[in-house]
Amino acid sequence: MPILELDNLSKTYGGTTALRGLTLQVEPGSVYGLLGPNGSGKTTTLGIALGVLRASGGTVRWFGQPPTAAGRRRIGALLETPNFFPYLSARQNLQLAADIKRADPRSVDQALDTVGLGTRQHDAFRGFSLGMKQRLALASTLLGNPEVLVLDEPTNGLDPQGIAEVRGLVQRLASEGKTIILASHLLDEIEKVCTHVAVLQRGELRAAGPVGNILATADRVLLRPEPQAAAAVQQALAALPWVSDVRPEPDGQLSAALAPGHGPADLNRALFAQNIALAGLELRRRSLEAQFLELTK
Ligand SMILES: Nc1ncnc2c1ncn2[C@@H]1O[C@H](COP(=O)(O)OP(=O)(O)OP(=O)(O)O)[C@@H](O)[C@H]1O
Repeated sequence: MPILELDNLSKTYGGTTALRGLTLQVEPGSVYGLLGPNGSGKTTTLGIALGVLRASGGTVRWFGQPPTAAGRRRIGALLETPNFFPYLSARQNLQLAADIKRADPRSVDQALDTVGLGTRQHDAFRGFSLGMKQRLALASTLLGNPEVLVLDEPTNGLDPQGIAEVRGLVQRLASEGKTIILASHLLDEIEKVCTHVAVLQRGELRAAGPVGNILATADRVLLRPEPQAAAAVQQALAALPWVSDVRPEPDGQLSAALAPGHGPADLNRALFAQNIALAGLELRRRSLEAQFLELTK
């Protein structure tokens, strides 16, 4: 049974149509990404799913039935940054949040441990880095040990270190069996943490399915042949069935597409087997970005 089913959801705000007939299902254990540029309707979708916004049409089902208060307690959500008290400690802030949610107070310890703030639990919130603040926000979604997490742009505004922390945490929670629904405008983020993706554009679903099916395109590699070997390299590439679309690049370099399942190491080996040593070989994933742009054009 799907965790979440959205059927033909629509939403208009006055004259603005934010969602048009959105249908999707989230299966248990998946990390489901809603991917789309700003304004594509991701926050609206999550808001309707969580019952904080009213749909103009369509239905929401959680755990196989229309939304109920009991079902809602099985979901932890982070739609906007919670207001933590700056002078209270991480632990005190979570205890307050647990009180408000009527979550089991024992889940505070577990949440602190899970997000890696156990050793900093008595420090005041105001001294925390942005990454730690966001991890505390994630901890608050874990109160009551929900089986589903709904996160809107969980890495927004973080520095690279904070982004890595939060992504690592999402992956760990998923590996522990939680179903995670996550909105992001970052292709790279969806690719790194999600198993499934729905691509939204101007409130419409453009594509949905396993990340590998939707976003996987041939990787491109950039090769630098030694000048005297340029022709031999071209010839060798032409003979490899899993190499296509060979193009000249500046400075005597070449780029080529590799079929799925083949990487730069395979290419290196294949050329070396023909006595060709490259002066340079680099993976380029521009094609993925291009595919996303194509989907949302
Ligand atoms: N309260 C509102 N009143 C009027 N229009 C709104 C409101 N909330 C959202 N919209 C409009 O609905 C559309 C979808 O917005 P939404 O916030 O769901 O997109 P999003 O993909 O989450 O983008 P972002 O990442 O920028 O929040 C946009 O055109 C937005 O301007």
